[in-house]
Amino acid sequence: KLVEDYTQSEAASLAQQLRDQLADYSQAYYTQDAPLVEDHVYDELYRDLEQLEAAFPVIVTNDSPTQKVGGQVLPGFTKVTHEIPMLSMGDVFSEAELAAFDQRLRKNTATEIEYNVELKIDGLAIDLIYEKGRFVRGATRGNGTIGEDITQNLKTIKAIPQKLTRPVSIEVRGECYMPKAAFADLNQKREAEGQAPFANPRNAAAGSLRQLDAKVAAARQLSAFIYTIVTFDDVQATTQSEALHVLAELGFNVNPTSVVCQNMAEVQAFIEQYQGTRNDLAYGIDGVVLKVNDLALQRQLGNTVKVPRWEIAYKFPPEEAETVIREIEWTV
Ligand SMILES: CC(C)(C)c1nc(N2CCN(c3ncccn3)CC2)c2cc(C(N)=O)c(N)nc2n1
Repeated sequence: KLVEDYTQSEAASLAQQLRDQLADYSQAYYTQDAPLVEDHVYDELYRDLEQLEAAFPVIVTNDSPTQKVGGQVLPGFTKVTHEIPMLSMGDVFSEAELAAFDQRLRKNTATEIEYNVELKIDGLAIDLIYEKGRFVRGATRGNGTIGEDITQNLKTIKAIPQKLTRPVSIEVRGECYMPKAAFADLNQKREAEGQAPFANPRNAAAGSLRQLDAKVAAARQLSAFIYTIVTFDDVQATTQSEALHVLAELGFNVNPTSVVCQNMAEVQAFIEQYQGTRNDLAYGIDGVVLKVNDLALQRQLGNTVKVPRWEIAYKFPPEEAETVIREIEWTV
């Protein structure tokens, strides 16, 4: 049938069917790493939806995938206040300091502490608010209390769901990053256009999220991993590792590499394993993050003014060796 042959109500219900199907397909593509359909199938359905919405503008919904790329260029970003501050993170640079961190915590509790250990994604922190399962506001960390509303730019990131698998109201936080391949593409284009290349993927991601024109941000192939639930209005979790499973079930993109370690010996093993393989990852990491896995114990240990007592980042030595090699390649 041609688009013109539909009544408005037929068009509206067909459009919603298409939106649900496209949401399932993109969710599978971005979270389970297992595409359900070929890209061209997704593209054809997307074009059908665009044609229906163009013929019947009244049927467009704000969570339609066609609305992901922002309309007007913003004059600036409005400020937002993080009701629950986005804390920063203590960091250590040696195993000895890491052992001291564990000892300090265990001073308060005799038993060994179970940690959830995660890769430390080298991007920038973002805060996402969902109401009844729909993405309503996204913001930068800013100074931890005041950030910038970058909802329009975050809507263009395919890995950030517009709609969750359950209609829950929840605030989550994660890391927005630019995959290494996207970073290389972008810098090649910038060199070709005589523009200065970005120094590293983190700067490129930050620069992309600061774009007032969402169409520019949309072209930057950004992604994101979500790593924490801030408010648990409608969801339950007693450990950090459980919280990550809940986030994945809700449709968030969660980094697949995190491990529950029963003690520091297991933490060391994880560090050794990932310190060496970071070059193989599709995204930049600058260390690992240890979090006391039990959320009640986290609350008991509390936070200092700026950092949680129950979490530490172990930073890897910078990769300048690789950069030097790249420069040599470059001159050759
Ligand atoms: C929610 C908590 C506080 C436990 C937390 N905070 C994080 N960060 C805080 C400091 N941040 C920050 N950023 C700029 C300036 C100061 N601090 C940047 C994010 C985390 C960052 C990563 C990551 N990068 O992969 C991660 N897997 N888990 C995190 N967890």
